Amino acid sequence: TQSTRPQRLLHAVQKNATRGDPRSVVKAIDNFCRQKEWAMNVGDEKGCILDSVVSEVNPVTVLELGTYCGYSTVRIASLLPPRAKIITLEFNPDYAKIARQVIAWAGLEDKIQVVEGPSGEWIPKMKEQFGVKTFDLVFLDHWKDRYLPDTKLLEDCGLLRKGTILLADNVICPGTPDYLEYVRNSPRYKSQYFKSHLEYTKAEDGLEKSVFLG
Ligand SMILES: COCc1ccccc1-c1cc(O)c2[nH]cnc(=O)c2c1
Ligand SMILES: [Mg+2]
Repeated sequence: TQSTRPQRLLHAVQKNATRGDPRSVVKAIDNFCRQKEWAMNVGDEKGCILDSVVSEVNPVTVLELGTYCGYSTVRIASLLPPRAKIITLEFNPDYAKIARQVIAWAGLEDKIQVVEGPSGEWIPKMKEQFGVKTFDLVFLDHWKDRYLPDTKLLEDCGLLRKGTILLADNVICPGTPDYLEYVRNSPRYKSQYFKSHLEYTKAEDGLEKSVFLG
């Protein structure tokens, strides 16, 4: 039976990356996507912007919306202090299965909790299920039509605090116009655009960094 792209990406990690070395996992995925098959990881160019935001925020509790194969999950977790944790939500069970194996190869299972299911259903359960008070950093990288409703849900569930950073991928390509309009015009956010390129291509894309003002 034919393998899937996420399965081929996982095999590239297991072949080319060193167990327990997160940066070698990130490099192996980027090489696979540049040399073999494009895949929708945040990639190295936007990934460096992600790294700088993570290092600046030094978050203890991170929420990632959209795990895919775990590339950005591993990238973020490799920069976190010892007790810090990431909860990453993935709707697609096949993606979640691959992501768990990529995360295990990187040796980061203790920092990362992969949760399967719709973000709209899981966000209201964060406090009771995972003992989360508020998130220090939210990385939005799931589905463009869910960025705005999930952001409003995070607000309504009291999961954002004064200073929480929202970092959103793909605000240009595929594009999240309603989300951009909201965070750029709402008095409750201070927003900043980081121009970059769609992973592994020359097309424009970028990350939007928004601080929740409370
Ligand atoms: C399935 O579309 C793939 C694609 C095709 C063309 C342009 C962009 C994208 C793209 C790029 C990304 O970084 C993405 N990140 C998260 N969820 C996405 O759906 C997503 C889509
Ligand atoms: Mg993306």
